[in-house]
Amino acid sequence: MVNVENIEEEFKERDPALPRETEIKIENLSVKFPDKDGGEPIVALSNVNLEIKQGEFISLLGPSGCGKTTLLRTIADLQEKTSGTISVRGLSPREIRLQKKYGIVFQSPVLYEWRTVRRNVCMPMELLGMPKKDRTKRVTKMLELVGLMEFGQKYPHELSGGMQQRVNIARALAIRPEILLMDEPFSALDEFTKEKLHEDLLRIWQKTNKTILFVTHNIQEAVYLSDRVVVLSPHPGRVSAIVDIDLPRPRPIEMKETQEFNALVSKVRNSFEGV
Ligand SMILES: Nc1ncnc2c1ncn2[C@@H]1O[C@H](COP(=O)(O)OP(=O)(O)OP(=O)(O)O)[C@@H](O)[C@H]1O
Repeated sequence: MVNVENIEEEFKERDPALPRETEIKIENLSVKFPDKDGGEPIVALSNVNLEIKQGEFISLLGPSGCGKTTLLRTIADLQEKTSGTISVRGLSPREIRLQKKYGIVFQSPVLYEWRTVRRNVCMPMELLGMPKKDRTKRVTKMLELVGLMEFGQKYPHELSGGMQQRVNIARALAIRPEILLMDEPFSALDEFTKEKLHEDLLRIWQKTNKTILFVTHNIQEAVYLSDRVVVLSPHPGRVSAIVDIDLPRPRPIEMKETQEFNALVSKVRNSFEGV
């Protein structure tokens, strides 16, 4: 059950000096899909090994069809694996999903048109049977976090795409997930809105100390946001490189014009195989 008393604790920033626990461990993971025409199965992921630490910001980067979404969905327990293991805090993805430890944000915000912004953010807490007083307090906190305090009584169609995606993020965070899984959340947005949301997401991440797995096919976006970029290559989908992004934080937008940033972008680009 969500404990509203712990809201402040949730927003305590992590001490960077503390060692990080392993959050997600993936070993020899393969996922195959049957071929519709009865041919050889499609190998979406082949022998993926990856260890993610608590509080890390990891991007899964690669071209269309390399298995990014499949990897995210398998971790989220929305897709069956064919072989290998995934352990999340020592438990299975299913156990973690049932414990409501995942917050999921997809590319298009799936908002209820007939519900106000406040009531959209409230929805998962209602489903969990959280008392009204606690829900109200938490919705306010979440809207404050994503900068939408003035828009609580609006309906989704009255908001821009960027604002809708903020509501989506607030809703995903409402039930205090430990791990945020984001599948190309900003790819449909214009560059200006995307840059603003990048800054906001980093601020929220810093403040809430979540582990974030972020799917993208945009190299600059992955480098700007992440601690590490996991490069996936297609046919079959596999990890072809893991690049440490040792740029200091906080990262102002102007960092994208520095030599260090561009060197990392080139390093990531050069690590693709078979594209
Ligand atoms: N439900 C499915 N049934 C059959 N094949 C699938 C299914 N889902 C994914 N695939 C195949 O698995 C491979 C990986 O797909 P996936 O969607 O994970 O890639 P992706 O990197 O996320 O691509 P995109 O960037 O286009 O979303 C592709 O060849 C895709 O066609």
